[in-house]
Amino acid sequence: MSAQRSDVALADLRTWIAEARWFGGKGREWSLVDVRCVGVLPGAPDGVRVAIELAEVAYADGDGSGGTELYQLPLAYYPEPQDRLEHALVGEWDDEELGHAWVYDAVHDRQAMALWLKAFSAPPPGELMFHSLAGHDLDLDTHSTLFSGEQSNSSVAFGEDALMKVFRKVTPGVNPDIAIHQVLTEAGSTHVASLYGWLDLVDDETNTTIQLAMLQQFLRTASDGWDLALASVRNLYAEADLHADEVGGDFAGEAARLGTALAEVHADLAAHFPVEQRDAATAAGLADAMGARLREAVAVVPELATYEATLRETFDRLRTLDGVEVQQVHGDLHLGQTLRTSKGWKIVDFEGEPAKPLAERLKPDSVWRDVAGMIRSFDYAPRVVALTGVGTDIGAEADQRDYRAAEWSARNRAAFLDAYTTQSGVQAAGTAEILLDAYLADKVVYEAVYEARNRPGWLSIPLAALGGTQ
Ligand SMILES: Nc1ncnc2c1ncn2[C@@H]1O[C@H](COP(=O)(O)OP(=O)(O)O)[C@@H](O)[C@H]1O
Ligand SMILES: O=P(O)(O)O[C@H]1O[C@H](CO)[C@@H](O[C@H]2O[C@H](CO)[C@@H](O)[C@H](O)[C@H]2O)[C@H](O)[C@H]1O
Repeated sequence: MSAQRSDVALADLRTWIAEARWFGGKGREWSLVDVRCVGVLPGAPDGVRVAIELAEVAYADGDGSGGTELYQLPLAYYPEPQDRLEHALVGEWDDEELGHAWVYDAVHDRQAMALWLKAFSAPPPGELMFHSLAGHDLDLDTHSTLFSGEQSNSSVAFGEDALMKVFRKVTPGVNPDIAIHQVLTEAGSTHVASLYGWLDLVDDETNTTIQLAMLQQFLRTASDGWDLALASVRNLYAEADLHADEVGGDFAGEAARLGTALAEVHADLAAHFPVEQRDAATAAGLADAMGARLREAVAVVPELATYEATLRETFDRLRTLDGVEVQQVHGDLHLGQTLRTSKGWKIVDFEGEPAKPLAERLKPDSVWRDVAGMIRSFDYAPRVVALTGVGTDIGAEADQRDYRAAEWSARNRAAFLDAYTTQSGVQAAGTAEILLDAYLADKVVYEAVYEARNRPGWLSIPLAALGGTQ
């Protein structure tokens, strides 16, 4: 289903992709090699096309994925401009089939999203394969709303019934978010939103399956863990002559419940995906991989060079281990991936780090990667409040505030770690300490690159953690 694109269409699509939050190629030199339509949703009015297209992006600097990436573009083509969608206009160009068309990002378009939802409840024939799990009747009368905020993908809520995540960077093969949600849903885990369905594309061009979207339970009573943590920090700053355990918004109880929830999720994952005890060579391989990631990171963030020797020492301590136990983990856990609901903590987004190739994200890993990810978030929260200034002008002097910020991080880290180790039965000493230190260091290195590329104003956060300053 490939059509020749005009230069106008390609230029508009390139501009739009470059500015999208979900585009992972920011800061790199890239070109738009191809955009092809891979499926059309049935049921659109005459003259309108609701399509799914794949954009192939090639990087000048290459990388582990062979230098190209595929991005999913759900598009809605209309014969007239749509005032209601002005903010989501991708461009206007001549289309072979429709003539002159106004083209919009379909995730903003309620009419287009209604066709997607309908396809989950009555899967149409064709290359787009909509799957549903038994046990939930979708509410087809709901309106769609695109979630705003910073995201690697696009999430669309259908009333308070379902949430659809449209994956933006897609790769042939199994998407861990779908696979893990399916396993945890079928295992009856209380710490994830139930999986309702998913969308596969059987791609003729590559003769592979690409997983394009996931439909899951909408968590109605959810509060974002990151927002709750920031509120707690602000509360502390407002009362900076009090300790973290004395202010109303103390987070330690929640941090502990998060530790317990993570241990329970790890136990469910271990029961349903094989757990492997890897030998010393794997521990050395881990040190090599973290070292290689550091080398690449220094090229992107030269400020990391100051800390390179210390970071290498931390990674090299992995070489003293007899082995590493690995299993399926979350892979990119932070407070923004947690939701506090009236029924306890839920963990979302099991896709792993968006920057990693899919094959790597599916590999089993140590549970300490997830523990480290969450601990880094406890370090981020007070630094973000201090950096963005909101709530810092009340009460506290700067040095008092910094002291309290360090106290907030340490208190919540301890509560989280204590609950995690109690629930899982592992000791946070010896081998575990070496692993945790290495994963913490590796995460900081990852964050430095992530911030340099996406939020340069926040690069000081991982760098301050390396420098040991608040
Ligand atoms: N099942 C759900 N119900 C309600 N909100 C959710 C649900 N899953 C995720 N969210 C919200 O959507 C946001 C984006 O989800 P996430 O899976 O992290 O997407 P991304 O892959 O784009 O980072 C989360 O921060 C959370 O606030
Ligand atoms: O949620 P994503 O899968 O898109 O994860 C990416 O973005 C995160 C930021 O949104 C980033 O997390 C970093 O910033 C958080 C605060 O915004 C902080 O809580 C995390 O500890 C920190 O790592 C994540 O690393 C990145 O993969």
